[in-house]
Amino acid sequence: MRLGGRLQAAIEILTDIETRHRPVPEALKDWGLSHRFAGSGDRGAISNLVHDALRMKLSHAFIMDGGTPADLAVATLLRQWGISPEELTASLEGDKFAPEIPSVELLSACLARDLGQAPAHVRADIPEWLVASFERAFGDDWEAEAQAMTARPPLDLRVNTIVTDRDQVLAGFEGQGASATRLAPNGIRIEAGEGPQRQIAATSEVNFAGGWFEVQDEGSQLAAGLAGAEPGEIVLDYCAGGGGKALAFAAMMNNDGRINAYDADRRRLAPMVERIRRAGVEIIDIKERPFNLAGLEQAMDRVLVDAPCTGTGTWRRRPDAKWRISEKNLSDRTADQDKVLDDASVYVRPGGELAYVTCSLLPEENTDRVKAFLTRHPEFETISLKQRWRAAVADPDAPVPYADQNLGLILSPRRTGTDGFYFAGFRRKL
Ligand SMILES: C[S@@+](CC[C@H](N)C(=O)[O-])C[C@H]1O[C@@H](n2cnc3c(N)ncnc32)[C@H](O)[C@@H]1O
Repeated sequence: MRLGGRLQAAIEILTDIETRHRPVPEALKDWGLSHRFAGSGDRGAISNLVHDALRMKLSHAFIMDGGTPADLAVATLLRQWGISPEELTASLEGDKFAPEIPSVELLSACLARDLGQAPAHVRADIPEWLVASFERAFGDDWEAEAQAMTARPPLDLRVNTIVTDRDQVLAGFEGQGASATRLAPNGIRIEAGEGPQRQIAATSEVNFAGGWFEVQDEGSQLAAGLAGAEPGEIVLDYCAGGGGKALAFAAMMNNDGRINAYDADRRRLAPMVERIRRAGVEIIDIKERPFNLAGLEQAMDRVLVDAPCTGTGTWRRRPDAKWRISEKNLSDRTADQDKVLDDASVYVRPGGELAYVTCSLLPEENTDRVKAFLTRHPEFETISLKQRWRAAVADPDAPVPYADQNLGLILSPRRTGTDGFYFAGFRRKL
């Protein structure tokens, strides 16, 4: 396919997403099924166009003076892919699959529009009602933090130190732009490509099948590292889902100790069975039902609450979620977070630790929840984060990314080059 056909496809998919409120992966998959002639390069380029357009939806609409799918897709090529109005017009000329686009003069006038005149939330490309939360989280830096969420994310891998080491995994990716992560001690990063370039399919590698690595954002790796599981401990991962952090714990514990992996939605636990096998992990015990946790009360050295949240920290990967989040959604999640913290805290032994993690940047889900928990549970106190940060990161000079009021830590694309994550740690008083 030429650029015109790809542009037209992106417009159709963006229309589908907008009019039928479809999740992006489903809309892309449906388009692929009904256009089987499109090769993998075309699909990758179209997917990039759709995701990029959604990442900067508000500022594109301002620049184009209109927010139709066609406006967004054209603005993406001009503003994110670096194609000039002249180049775009020339490359669509004579292409019968290309959509009609505005004239070079009109497109140039759009590009000349001053984004500085736009409202702050438009410049930042976030929903207006979330500006106050971002300001609370990041003070004067809030706009730059929000803008950093509009970039393409890298592909991060966590090396499974149970079976190999980082140098060996890096050698397997030679010539593919892989490098060691700056902060996570066992991470590998492959930067996102530009324009139509596709991200490599790391999970198709033989070394993936051999359990050498997992796909896991560096922020998620750091969150597991901050929780600080050690060999020989007895641990509970109370919101284990597919097991990303439980598997990271198993490697940190060097396959020594016990990890109880529970999730209120037992179907989410299923993928962990294959992941455990592949990684050579022997210490994860999947707990499918609440009654499987009976007898573990006040017996855990460490409990992890990787809480259900709005996922605002992952907007780079799921940009449509940015435009779907609602106030009701946020208040539902904060209620879930209080409940899950209360329920999970029961399992922490005296002197043991409770780690609270979200992939959200909103103080409502982070520092507010920590304060509320400490009020409800005077038997817990917060842990010192400076030492924990130093122990968890590979770079000794990395500044400690304190959250607002110094309650917990906030990782973000701008601060740490990772997805957005929040971490707080508590200890049950003796
Ligand atoms: C952020 S995800 C966990 C991701 C997982 N830890 C990982 O690293 O791959 C949050 C999980 O919390 C679970 N959850 C939601 N409410 C819960 C509750 N009340 N008790 C336990 N788990 C809950 C959800 O089913 C979901 O799988």
